[in-house]
Amino acid sequence: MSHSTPVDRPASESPDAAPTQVAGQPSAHPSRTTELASLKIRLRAALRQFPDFPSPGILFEDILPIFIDPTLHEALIRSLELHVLQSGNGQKPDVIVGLEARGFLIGPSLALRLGASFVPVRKQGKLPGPCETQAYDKEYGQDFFQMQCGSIKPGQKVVIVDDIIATGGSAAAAGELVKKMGGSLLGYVFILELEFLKGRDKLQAPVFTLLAGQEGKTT
Ligand SMILES: O=P(O)(O)OC[C@H]1O[C@H](OP(=O)(O)OP(=O)(O)O)[C@H](O)[C@@H]1O
Ligand SMILES: Nc1ncnc2[nH]cnc12
Ligand SMILES: [Mg+2]
Repeated sequence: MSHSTPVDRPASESPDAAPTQVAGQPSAHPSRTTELASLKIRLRAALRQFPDFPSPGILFEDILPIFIDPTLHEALIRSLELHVLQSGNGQKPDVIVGLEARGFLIGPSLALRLGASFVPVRKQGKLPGPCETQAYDKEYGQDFFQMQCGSIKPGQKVVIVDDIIATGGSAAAAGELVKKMGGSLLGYVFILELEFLKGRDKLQAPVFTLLAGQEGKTT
């Protein structure tokens, strides 16, 4: 099949009726849990999959249709906001860190909702001034991430957001940069987790994902 043709997700890959509970976190407020569960069903239905993009063997998960529909876009940001509000033992983040590029689609809106700063992690060579740099591997390649020195103050509480966690390489590198800045990492938030790649095992802070996918895949 051409990589320009999206495929339907089988019903067996729709395990999202209940929120993913992170061990050690308090249980959710019941009405928020119900709201989150119904939002997740709508978000799941919007995702599209493209086989062999950007390279053979990769089943690409396209999150962009969410942003075409303003009601879904709103539902996404509300879902992430609800999660952050009901987790972290009552600690609200001072800073939301978003990863270039798709993390920029959600990070600033979430930061505004939470009354937090937004700070970008960018790919090497895009940020002016002194930067910290971290190399990383991802599902389909290698890259370098950077943050501007001083963009997080020592001790500030940070949540890292991105669209997808695959191998966890990108998120782990962002976590290293936050650590180099002296930030205190409360956790990670993703729309979708490719569980078969076990990316969360690379991360040193609690991980929340709205949706899980590609459970049957092994390579
Ligand atoms: O868990 P990993 O294996 O590190 O992969 C996940 C990352 O890969 C994609 O980013 P990518 O840099 O490919 O594209 P983007 O610039 O469109 O965000 C995705 O948006 C995540 O950031
Ligand atoms: N399978 C995938 N689909 C979309 N983005 C990704 N980033 C890493 N792996 C991905
Ligand atoms: Mg990305």
